[in-house]
Amino acid sequence: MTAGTYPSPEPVEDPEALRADEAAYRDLADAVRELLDLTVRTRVDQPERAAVATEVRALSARLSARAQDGPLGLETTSDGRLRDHGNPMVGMRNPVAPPLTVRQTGEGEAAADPFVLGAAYEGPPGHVHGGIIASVLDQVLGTVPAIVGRPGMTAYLNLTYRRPTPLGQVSGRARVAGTDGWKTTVTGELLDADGQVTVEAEGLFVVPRWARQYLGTPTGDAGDFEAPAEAGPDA
Ligand SMILES: CCCCCCCCCCCC(=O)SCCNC(=O)CCNC(=O)[C@H](O)C(C)(C)COP(=O)(O)OP(=O)(O)OC[C@H]1O[C@@H](n2cnc3c(N)ncnc32)[C@H](O)[C@@H]1OP(=O)(O)O
Repeated sequence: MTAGTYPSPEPVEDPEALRADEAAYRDLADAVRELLDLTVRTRVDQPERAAVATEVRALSARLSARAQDGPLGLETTSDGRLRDHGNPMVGMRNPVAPPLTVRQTGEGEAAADPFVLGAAYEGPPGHVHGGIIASVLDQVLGTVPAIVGRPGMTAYLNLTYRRPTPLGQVSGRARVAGTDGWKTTVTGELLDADGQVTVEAEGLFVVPRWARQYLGTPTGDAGDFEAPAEAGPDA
């Protein structure tokens, strides 16, 4: 396993051109997401479905004219940002992503703004699939260690499904519950459209050994690091 960080194959020196380029990727993902939703819900007749399938295959052939062999990894752009555009929860280029927007809401806290989980995410009739909920909460909780400077892999994610989550608008929130060296414990919740907590989560996020040299020596206080060149005590 590597850090999975690559220079973007499409360096853009002009910030406006970069924004336009990204907007076009986002628009394509939005359009395909709409297609996904309607593929689940359509009731058009069989010949029409067959005709649409032929057209969709033709569109895929156009995109394959120039496509990356493997996944996107974590790209660094020419203006110095990190892009995780393939991420299935937040990725700008991924139509599987609802998508979530996770932002910092306070010190050691993050929240996913209200977003919609529709028919493509159904588990129990009319309700959100439990595995999708786990993915959402993994992302929301996993953002917290990153914002306190200790981005980690999920070591465990414990979920308590308190009540079924209706399809439709949901949101999430999370915060640091404890830190211990390279380990950050995070708690969080998924909320339905009425603001009721439907699922509670606790996760442990660990900075992998291979990544510790990039983060410096951890202390007991979140976000408090020595010089980044210094490797951790057991790196
Ligand atoms: C732009 C950025 C975007 C940032 C936003 C990113 C959000 C992304 C959210 C999605 C995140 C994912 O899905 S991540 C993908 C799913 N997760 C994975 O695939 C992880 C697979 N597991 C691993 O790679 C590894 O087991 C690690 C990294 C978790 C730990 O391995 P390691 O690095 O070798 O370290 P190791 O010595 O084993 O463990 C370190 C310490 O953690 C403890 N520890 C390890 N695992 C556990 C565990 N399950 N339960 C309790 N404790 C544990 C150990 O006892 C030890 O404690 P002590 O002795 O030091 O006290």
